Parts: sequence; structure tokens; C-alpha cells
Amino acid sequence: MNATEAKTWNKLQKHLDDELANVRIEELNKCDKRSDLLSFNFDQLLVDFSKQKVNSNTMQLLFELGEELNLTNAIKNLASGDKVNTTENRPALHSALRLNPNDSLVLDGDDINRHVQIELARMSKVVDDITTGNWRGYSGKPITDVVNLGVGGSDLGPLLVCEALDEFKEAHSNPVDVHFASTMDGSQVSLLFERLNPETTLFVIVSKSFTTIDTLSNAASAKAWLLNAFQDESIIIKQHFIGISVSESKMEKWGIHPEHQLKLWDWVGGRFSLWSAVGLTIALKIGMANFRRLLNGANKLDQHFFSTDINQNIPVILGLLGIWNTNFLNIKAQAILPYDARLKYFPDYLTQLEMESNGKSVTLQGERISFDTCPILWGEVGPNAQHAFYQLLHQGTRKVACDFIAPVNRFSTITSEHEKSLHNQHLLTIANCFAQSRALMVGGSSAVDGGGSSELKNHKFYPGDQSSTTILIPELTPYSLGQLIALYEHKVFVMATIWGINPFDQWGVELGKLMANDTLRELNLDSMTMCFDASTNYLMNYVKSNFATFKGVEEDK
Ligand SMILES: O=P(O)(O)OC[C@H]1O[C@H](O)[C@H](O)[C@@H](O)[C@@H]1O
Repeated sequence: MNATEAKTWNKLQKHLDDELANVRIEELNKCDKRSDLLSFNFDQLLVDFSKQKVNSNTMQLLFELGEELNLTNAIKNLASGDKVNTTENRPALHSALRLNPNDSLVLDGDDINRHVQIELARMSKVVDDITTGNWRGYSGKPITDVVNLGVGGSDLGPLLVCEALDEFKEAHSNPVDVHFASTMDGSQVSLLFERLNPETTLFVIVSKSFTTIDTLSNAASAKAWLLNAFQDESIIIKQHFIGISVSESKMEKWGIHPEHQLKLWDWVGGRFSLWSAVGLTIALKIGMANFRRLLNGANKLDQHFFSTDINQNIPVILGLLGIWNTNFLNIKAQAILPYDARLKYFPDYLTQLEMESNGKSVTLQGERISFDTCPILWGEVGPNAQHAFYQLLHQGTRKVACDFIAPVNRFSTITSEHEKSLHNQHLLTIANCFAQSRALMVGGSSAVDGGGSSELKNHKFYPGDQSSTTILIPELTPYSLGQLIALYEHKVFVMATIWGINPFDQWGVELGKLMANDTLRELNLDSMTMCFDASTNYLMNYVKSNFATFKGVEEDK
């Protein structure tokens, strides 16, 4: 059944028109009992939905919509390894990557947790080898720097977690610095080549498919850079490259030594893969024990998602409210606003997670859909965004749903003046977080109204009534971060289920890649042999005829 054909869909529309269309969120918050209905506490998470434009009837109807569209069943199917990724005919079992070591999950007669645990043990050995100084570069020196070469899901997850958990850096006997290079343009690797020492640099080629040109071109440049320093290719590849992929044969073909190949499985989507060996750089930075804590946090949230009734299920509610905002309140944009600079990559991570998963317009049955799916999602560290795009949130013409995210405790050990000052900075940040969500809700003009004529007052008027959710964690730790990420993973699935789309494929990224092949071939020719469209022809001819150096160079074999 198409979402809009659900009886409850129409009921929700009617409920909005009858009960809420002319009610401001601020009005709804005049009831003290609101938090009983809309604030949810689970383990490390406090999720407060009370600044959403809903009342108890809305919630009831949203749960009914979930029932009508078989949400509980869909969750069960996801958890048990059904082939929910229908266009690729496979399960989506990222939750299996964070099972407890003694759990079992049988798929096609095979306990897949056994494979997961074996791979984690292999990953742990690699971490040990590197961080104890056993792993040596070509000249016999221990590794000092590890570069993650990957893009999309093979970059954003590890990057987010490494940046967020920098304070959990483990004191190894041979500590290493981790770096990330993703872009195909070579800018990032070229900077690293200037800074790093080839003797002590190890590259981790992370690519689920091991065909992604962005990553393979960075890897080729890395290999060339190393060979420039030391000419024995077999030693360079063996001692300076690790591969992480589903495809052992492709890693093999590239030359990755079998012991330096770490594996994931095709039932892990790229943007859900940080929990696997794809998280090697995370484990190198924070240690295997902390990596396990990250998995445990996510696992705890999985258990909540898989076993809690939908009316108490936090990812379900987050997803259902996403549907309400998108399809009923007509809110087409979602801002992610962490009030902690350690979470600076969280908006980028969620941009891929949500937009690549749910940026779809075809149902699971292959029919075009007639309603909106994933909103445009973006974000920035909240306090900085206050000085950048909050103007639009407060006074623009568009509705934007906002997620405010903050750890409650920070800088709480106070033994010196500067720590006291840092602690106060944290309180200031939390005050801003709460004040901004409130200002977005209540709006008004009085507080900043300096008087003057009525025309002048307009520019000081804040319409308010912007919907937001506030998510608090006690503090940012591997465990709480695991829960936070898993919360959004499951929210994405909930929204996809209601919309009836497949969140686990990404066919939309293929066309541009194909076209880039022809384009590159033509750019390498002296004159064009193919006719593209007028605009592209013009651009191609412009660069070819005006920039003499603009052509490919033969790479040394
Ligand atoms: O891990 P890889 O196979 O190299 O894929 C890297 C990324 O590129 C693809 O084009 C997809 O858009 C992403 O979902 C994926 O994470």
C-alpha cells in the first residue's frame, strides 16, 4: 500500500486541519504535562520532542499510521536478516556488526556473528601490530601516520568518530596519527605528501566495492609517492597498504597482501559500515576497547529499537515525526545542530546517511511516488551556525525542522582557572542551545524591539513556530556516540518504511560516474570525437583550447 493510500494518512491531514493548523507550538507548550507525552529517556539518551507541532492525538494517529503500514513487522524483518534491500536482493545487517560476542544471528544456516567476531579479532591484531611498533615501514621504522583513503561511507563514519572522540585517544607504546583523504581531486593527499614521511606512513584503502575511482586514484597517487622514496614495489605494497573491502579478489588484484586484507560483507551498506573493519582508523586512535564501547552503545539502541512498542520506541518516534513534518507540515528542510564542536562532522555524516538512503522517488514496488520523501538535510556546529545561517531559521521564508544535540557534562573537573573558564564556556553553550530552540519556537519582537515605526519593526519580528527536537547525552563517550549514530540509522529506516522506499540502495549516484568515463576519455583526446550537449561541448572545448597543459599524462608503469 502506498503511504498516501493508508486510511490514517487522510486522518492525519484532517487532524492537522481541524486541530493544529492554526495552533502555535508555543501554545501547545503551555501544558505542563507535555514532557510526559513527548520526552523520552533511554539509557544515555534524552530525546525531547515537545517543541514539535503535535498533540496527543497526532501521536496516536502517527502510531496508527505505523501500525497500518506494518512498521513493527518491517523492524522485525530488518533485525532478522530478511532481504530488505530489494533492488540488490540482500539484507541490511549493520546491527549484526555490533552484536555481543556471544550472540548468534543465523543467516542461510550460518552464524554471521562468528564471522563478525573473527574479523574484529583480525582487526584487533592489526591495531596491535601498528600501535606496538611491530608493523614496520620499508626502512624498518615503526609507523607514525595512518591515512584512511576512502570516500562516502568509507570516510565519513570513521572521520566523524575519530574527530568526536579525540579525547579518548589511547596511550599506545607507538601512538599513531590518523588522517583522512577522500576527494578525487588529489588536494588532500598532496598536502599529506608534503607533511608526512613515506618511511613511516601507512595507507588504509577503504572501499566496500574496491572500484571507487576517487579512492583508487588517491591510492595510486599514494603508491607513486611511496615508490618515489623506495623503489621495491612488493615491499611498498606489503608494508604500507591495508585493504578493507567486500571483494578479496579486487584487493588481491591491487596487490594487497592477504594478511593485510580486512573484510566486510555485502549485507553492510557503505553508509552503515563504520562498525566493521571500516572503523580501523577509529580503533587505531581510541583503541579496541573503546571501539567495542562504541559498538555496545549502538547495540543497546538496537535492542531498544527491535523490541520496544512503537509508541515508546525513540527511533520510531523520531522517524514518525520526520514524516509528520515533511508530509503534513510541509517542512522540506532539516538542520542538524550539534552544540559541541567535537561533533562537527555529524551533520555531514547524517547528510549522507539520510539523503543517500531516503532521497528516492520510487517505491519498493518500482512505482513513482507522488509525495515528498527525504528533506534537504544539512547542518553545522550550532554555536557557529548561529553566526551563519540562523538568520534564515529565525526570519527566512522557509520552515526548517531543527535537531539540537548536546552533551550535558563537559569540562566538569575543575582544578584550575582555565578549567573553570572552560566549564563556564560549556554552560554558555548549553544556554545557547536551549535559548535558540526556544527562540525558534516562541519568536516575537519584544526582546530586540528598539521601538520605531511599524515598518522598522518588521525587520525585528521573529515569526517563530519552527519545529525542533532536542537530544541530550550525559557526555560524549564512545558508548553514547554509538547510541546517537544508531538512533539516526534506525530513524532513516522508519521513514523509508512509511514512505515504502528502499533506504539501502543508491542507484542515483551511478549515472554521473558513467558519464565521467566518457568525459575523461574525451578530455584526453586532442580533439573531441563525441558530441555531448551544447553546454558540455563548450566547456570541454574551452578547457582544451585555452589551457595547453590540460591533458592526461602517461603514468610510469
Ligand atoms: O566504499 P566504496 O565502495 O568505495 O563506496 C564509497 C561510496 O561511494 C558510492 O558512490 C556511494 O555513493 C556511497 O554510498 C559509498 O559509500
